[in-house]
Amino acid sequence: MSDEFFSARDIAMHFGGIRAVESVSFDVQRGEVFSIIGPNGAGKTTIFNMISRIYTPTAGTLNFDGQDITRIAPHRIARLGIARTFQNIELFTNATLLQNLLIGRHSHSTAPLLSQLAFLPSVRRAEVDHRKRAEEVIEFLDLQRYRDQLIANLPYGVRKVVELGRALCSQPKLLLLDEPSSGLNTEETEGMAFWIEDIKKDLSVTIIMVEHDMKLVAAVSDRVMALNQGRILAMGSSAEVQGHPDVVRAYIGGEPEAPRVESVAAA
Ligand SMILES: Nc1ncnc2c1ncn2[C@@H]1O[C@H](COP(=O)(O)OP(=O)(O)OP(=O)(O)O)[C@@H](O)[C@H]1O
Repeated sequence: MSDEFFSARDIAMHFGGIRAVESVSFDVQRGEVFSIIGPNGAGKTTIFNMISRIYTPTAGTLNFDGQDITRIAPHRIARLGIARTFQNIELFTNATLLQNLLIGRHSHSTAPLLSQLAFLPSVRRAEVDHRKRAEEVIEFLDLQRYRDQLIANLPYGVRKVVELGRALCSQPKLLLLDEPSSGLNTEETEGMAFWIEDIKKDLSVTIIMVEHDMKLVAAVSDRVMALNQGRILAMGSSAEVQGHPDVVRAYIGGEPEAPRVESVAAA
């Protein structure tokens, strides 16, 4: 079986005259962490929005796990095994952590509405499975002590981990992480690096990450793609990409050494 798990071929996204993404192609192998970096407005979020089918590409194709997903209905994305976190946390603040995970898990439910209403045995079984999965995720992410607390009462750093948990409850094969470090301090960002490593290694989930924090990118990424103005500037290891002259120029509009990274151990 080919290890080409996800591929984007010549994808483009135009909004009127704005060419947000133009002729971008990349492959993601099963089990890797693939990061997308670039200055503001580079087209990173637009690529995520195409993969999660919020946008339909103006041109090009997207393939996932042997299937063309370029034009499939957005609600089928979760069932195919793609989950996403958002830059600005999207949790129900007046519900508990557990309730948020159970809601997240429902995107996976395939039972027709009528049988859900009738609460048939098959649906009951699915409910039991949902709850079991949510409890496993809570344990995996070490969130037990917050299980029954309202999201509104949790620190921001914990909410970011819950957002990760909400995505994991749908048992994704591919996880899209949109700026997992945004709003986190240095220590919390290091914690996030460990969770990403654990998700990759222990759950065998493939990850595509959009991230500005180059320390986090360097710590967890197998490969990195740098974009600017909707086009690919460089692709390779984190060190190769951050040292690429075009990437340096795009970040600081001139010479030496941006984006700078100190090495962070995350394993
Ligand atoms: N729905 C839209 N309508 C019009 N223009 C858009 C739309 N979405 C994105 N754009 C434009 O596309 C370009 C790329 O935006 P995008 O949000 O993908 O960049 P980004 O790399 O994610 O930036 P940031 O790091 O600031 O989040 C920008 O010029 C943006 O203004």
